[in-house]
Amino acid sequence: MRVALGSDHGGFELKQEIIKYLEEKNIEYKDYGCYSTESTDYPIYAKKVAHGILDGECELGILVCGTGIGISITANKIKGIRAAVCTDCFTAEATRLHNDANILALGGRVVGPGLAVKIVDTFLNTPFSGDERHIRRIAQIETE
Ligand SMILES: O=C[C@H](O)[C@H](O)[C@H](O)COP(=O)(O)O
Repeated sequence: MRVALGSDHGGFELKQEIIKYLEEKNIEYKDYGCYSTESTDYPIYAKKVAHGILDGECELGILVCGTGIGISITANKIKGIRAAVCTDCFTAEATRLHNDANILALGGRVVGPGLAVKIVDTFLNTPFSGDERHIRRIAQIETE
């Protein structure tokens, strides 16, 4: 599995912690930026990661901004992206099982690195349940 990573300045430091975790676990990743704590705009990285997934470069993505909200709102505007802001492991597990979320969004100013890494671990290691009712509901997301 290859994981797409993206953050703005508010998520940069937490993204570095996530990179450490991925390297320890030998999980392949591609970092779409940003590459410093210099102020930048989260939509840039949300779009890059979303297209990295839709183009098949990566299977799942992790986006980090200050709250996880702006970056997830942007990603969710792109058809085929299901980005979930999670602040706990229960929702990280549920959003993979039920929503087949393909992006985890985290707030670098919200969750500490210890919890964030556990959320990432849960998200990456939980498969979609494949249940008929969830497939039906996910299909409904894409229609107006
Ligand atoms: O939803 C938006 C994100 O949390 C941004 O990371 C945040 O708005 C950046 O704020 P600032 O430019 O004040 O560092």
